[in-house]
Amino acid sequence: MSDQLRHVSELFDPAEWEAAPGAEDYRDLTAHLSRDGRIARIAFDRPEVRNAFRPRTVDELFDALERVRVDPRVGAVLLTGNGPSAKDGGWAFCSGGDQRIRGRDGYRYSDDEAGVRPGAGAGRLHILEVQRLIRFMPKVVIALVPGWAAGGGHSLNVVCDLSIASAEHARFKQTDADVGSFDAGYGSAYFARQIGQKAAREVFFLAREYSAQRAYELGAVNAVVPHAELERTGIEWAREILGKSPTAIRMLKYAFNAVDDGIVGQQLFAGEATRLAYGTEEAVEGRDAFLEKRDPDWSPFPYHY
Ligand SMILES: CC(C)(COP(=O)(O)OP(=O)(O)OC[C@H]1O[C@@H](n2cnc3c(N)ncnc32)[C@H](O)[C@@H]1OP(=O)(O)O)[C@@H](O)C(=O)NCCC(=O)NCCSC(=O)c1cc(O)c2ccccc2c1O
Repeated sequence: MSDQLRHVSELFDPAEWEAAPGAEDYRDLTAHLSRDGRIARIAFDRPEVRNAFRPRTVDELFDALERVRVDPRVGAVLLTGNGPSAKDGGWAFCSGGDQRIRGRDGYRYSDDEAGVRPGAGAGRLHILEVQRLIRFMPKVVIALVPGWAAGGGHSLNVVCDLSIASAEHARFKQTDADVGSFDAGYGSAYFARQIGQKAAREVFFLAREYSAQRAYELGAVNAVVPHAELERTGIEWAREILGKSPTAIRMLKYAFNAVDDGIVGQQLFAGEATRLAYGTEEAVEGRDAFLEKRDPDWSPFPYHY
């Protein structure tokens, strides 16, 4: 049995998964594909620090998500946290940036890494790049929250398309203002779009802990399920989504995004509209006329209304 299958998480079912390509190089994550290659499971794997991320974690997460983004077989992604912590039995989705390595210019690579990775001498805030990757990926990303979602981990839950929380262990807390940080993009402004201005301001300004049930009532998660059923439920939801038209899902995700994402949102939606247009006889006529050095004949194509 490979390292990626031996011990992953108490909730992980090895019968469902095989190691994803590239996963053997990850230290801070595990990454798997379902045996039919249609679902990805990507999990933070630093349970002893409540799955806090350091720059290396973020690099690995970006790599794992990018591989999934360009894999035409994958239609749904489960993002979760492995656990529990061997230290104290605590569960976490993700507790945000690792505060031990936060510098004055962002989160710092270790000295060893800084010596060998290009550009790694500077502090990083590139979890924001991961947020955009999740947001712009033409596939559904489901957060499975088995424990704490705090700080930047809270924001990752916000940016995922759907969220399912463990009834027993999921806890939410937006600690940014406690530690002198602020995710002023999706983590807060989009969160307010999700759950409403008053509630979002309360979550940030008071930074109180709230339960899975309260998250459900606020609209910050879609479902609360028994802890033992969290991953099973995530797989069921993913399978249901895989039963839908990939084009419809992609267009819907970009339609939901567009209203909050400005011209980038419009660009993504419009790019997919262009792809659909390329499939028409009308667009084929435009291309062929150019290649054949003649005027296009648009006469067969009506002005639809
Ligand atoms: C998450 C908690 C509420 C859990 O509390 P609990 O009591 O269950 O557990 P402990 O506190 O005892 O934690 C166990 C163990 O883990 C260590 N740990 C937990 N979280 C972190 C962390 N984020 N960094 C480092 N270490 C962590 C903890 O020290 C314990 O270790 P021991 O050695 O003592 O056993 C609670 O842990 C908690 O509040 N954690 C901190 C949450 C937090 O403030 N996160 C950072 C927010 S800022 C952020 O994430 C962020 C990152 C970015 O990259 C950004 C980029 C751009 C804009 C904004 C960004 C941003 O806001």
